[in-house]
Amino acid sequence: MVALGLKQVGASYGRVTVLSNVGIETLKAGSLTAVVGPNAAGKSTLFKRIAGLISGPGLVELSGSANNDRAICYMPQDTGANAVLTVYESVLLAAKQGGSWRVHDGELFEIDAILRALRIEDLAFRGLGELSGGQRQLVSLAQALVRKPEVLLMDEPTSALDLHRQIEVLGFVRDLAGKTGMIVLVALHDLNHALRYCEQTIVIAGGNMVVSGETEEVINSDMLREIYKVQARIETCSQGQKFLLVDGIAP
Ligand SMILES: Nc1ncnc2c1ncn2[C@@H]1O[C@H](COP(=O)(O)OP(=O)(O)OP(=O)(O)O)[C@@H](O)[C@H]1O
Repeated sequence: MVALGLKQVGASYGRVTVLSNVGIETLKAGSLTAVVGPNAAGKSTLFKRIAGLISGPGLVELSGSANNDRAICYMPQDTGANAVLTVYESVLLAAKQGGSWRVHDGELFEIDAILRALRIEDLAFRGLGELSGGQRQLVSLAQALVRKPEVLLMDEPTSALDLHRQIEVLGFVRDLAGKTGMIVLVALHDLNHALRYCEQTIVIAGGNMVVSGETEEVINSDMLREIYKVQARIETCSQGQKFLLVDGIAP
């Protein structure tokens, strides 16, 4: 089973350091971890650094991987639309990335299954350029999942989705991680999603890791006041689920 650890990980763009000293002991197979923090905190930069898209100090330690070259997949926040391809072609292209160009029946079945699971099979032969923002985000998720990553880095994957789709997608990814052992890190602005779906949470602010640990311990009024400058409370609803309620800007 795969495990991921980070040791004093940092990153710079040119001469400007935007991330330093992020350390996580071990993220276990099948786990979902939220990465939260204010705008420009360094969440996307951390994902790009883990995915090897940018370099920097520290160590990203991946152990137990069956396929190191394709183990980590980064699903970016901006899903730029390549108008030339259809949805199906773009997902097939993602599946073949870094591998042989020969297409097997099994791969086509898998693509069909992913499009069905995300309820976008009707879009298969539409051009990417004709899709809505939410539809593009779902296609981007299909492109990531079809690669069967062992570590999936999802950068605000529900920012363009309606309420129903948000719950559906995060529930689907959580179940998939449980079944396959995939490690998922998900950058989120909606902290209620972190409370509902993620066992662990990492808080980043100003390019530094502020705290990490069990989500219900990490997301609390003090952290929200200090990091987000809001007055907020965590309440337990009648069904036992914790919810974050924001009262306003912190005085
Ligand atoms: N390609 C780049 N070149 C230079 N600076 C960059 C680049 N990408 C990001 N930055 C800077 O790095 C810092 C961290 O950005 P990053 O995108 O990682 O933040 P984030 O936490 O994902 O923010 P958000 O919640 O707004 O998406 C910001 O100050 C940003 O301006």
